[in-house]
Amino acid sequence: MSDSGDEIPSPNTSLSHKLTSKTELLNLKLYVVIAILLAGVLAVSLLVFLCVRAHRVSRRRKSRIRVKHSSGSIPLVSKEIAEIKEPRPDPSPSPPPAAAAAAEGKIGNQKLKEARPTEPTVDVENGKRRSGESDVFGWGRWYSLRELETATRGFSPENVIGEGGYGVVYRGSLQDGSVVAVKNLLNNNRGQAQTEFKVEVEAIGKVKHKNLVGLIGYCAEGAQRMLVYEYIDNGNLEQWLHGDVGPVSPLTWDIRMKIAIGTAKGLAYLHEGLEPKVVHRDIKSSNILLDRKWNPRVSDFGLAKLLGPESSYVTTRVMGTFGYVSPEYASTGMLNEGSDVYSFGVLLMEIITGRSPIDYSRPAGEMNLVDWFKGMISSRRGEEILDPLIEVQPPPRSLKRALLVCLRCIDLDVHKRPKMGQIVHMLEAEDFPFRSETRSAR
Ligand SMILES: Nc1ncnc2c1ncn2[C@@H]1O[C@H](COP(=O)(O)OP(=O)(O)OP(=O)(O)O)[C@@H](O)[C@H]1O
Repeated sequence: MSDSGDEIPSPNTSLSHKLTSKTELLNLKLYVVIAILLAGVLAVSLLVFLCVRAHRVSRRRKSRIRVKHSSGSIPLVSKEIAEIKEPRPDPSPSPPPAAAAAAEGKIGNQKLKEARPTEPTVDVENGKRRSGESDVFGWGRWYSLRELETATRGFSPENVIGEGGYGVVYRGSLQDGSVVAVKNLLNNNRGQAQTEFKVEVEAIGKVKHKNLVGLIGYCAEGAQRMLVYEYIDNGNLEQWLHGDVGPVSPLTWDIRMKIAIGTAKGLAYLHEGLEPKVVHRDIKSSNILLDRKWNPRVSDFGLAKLLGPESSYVTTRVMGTFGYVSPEYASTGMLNEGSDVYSFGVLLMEIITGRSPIDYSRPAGEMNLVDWFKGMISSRRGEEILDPLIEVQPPPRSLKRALLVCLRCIDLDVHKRPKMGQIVHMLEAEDFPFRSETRSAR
């Protein structure tokens, strides 16, 4: 101990002195500053913890949805179909055929990704939509089985419009008063029907064009798979060409050309306005639906597959209809849009002549429309091939134009066939350059 009387401060006294001494920070005492700092650190840690937790929860939810769809019946993205992108706007003042085709159609402004948040969530176990989930999504809506049952009066036979390779088509009246066509897909080959269903739903739903039948929704409950389309109210082209219409066909030459051009525009959109492009694969007269103003709407994309950037696609089975299928597709299974062009050529022949592509009731040399047609043209009997049910003869130039388009479409060399966009121009052009006319002009 010292005699000076000076007290040596104990460590405790010195610490408490430091803590109570004022700091330069707003003249606050040191313990206050420390308390503020601790509180700050605590608050930040709490915030970080909450963020991490929220992120984890959202990731878990997303992955649950993905699993649901991968094991269930409605995929978010079909494996066979890539995203359909909106066609890029063409800055040039006069758009090329593809851009013109694209301009007439709309891919719903919705890309797949954008459609996801509102995609209906379906309970895989029983196929039912979860209550509270939205039934309206990017390109259409989800219909419950009960809704469609009511619309078609219990799928009654009176509401049957027809039956195709994929199932029965019913006419349905929805509660809002709108009329739809409900395609009830076959269940006897569920694996295949389901695949086709996914393909159709993913691909077709987003494709909108005035000459294509729009898919407006679907139903998937339990084993049921249904597609809901716009209802087109004037039958199909096959019925009007080959049905009993009396001695004079209501399909005048001009109407027939309107149908041919509209169909070509719809197909040009599928081939040239979409990325990846769509090959229809089953172009035929029963797949051309008509409205009351004879506007054509190409239907039945059940066979359509999307192609990647490569130009061709090999399939194991030929899926078109006899008489319309191109020779190279029939023999090799090699598929590209050139096969559709060939089928369109046959369809155009059918429109001009009123004859079916294959007609066993005709004499041997006339059963096959393409062979007969070629023979008639090469023996310069083009005027004789017109459908006798057309009352008023078309202008020779117009007939010649249509015949020439037919011949170019059925060229055996797929690379020499025109593109659908070019066909639209050829059929529409008033001054289509015929060889004879060009020669005489020279
Ligand atoms: N959206 C629709 N509006 C009105 N009628 C339709 C619609 N879709 C199909 N139809 C009609 O339903 C019937 C069956 O059509 P579907 O497309 O199932 O078969 P298809 O074209 O006759 O044969 P395939 O399945 O071999 O192509 C046809 O008469 C067709 O005209």
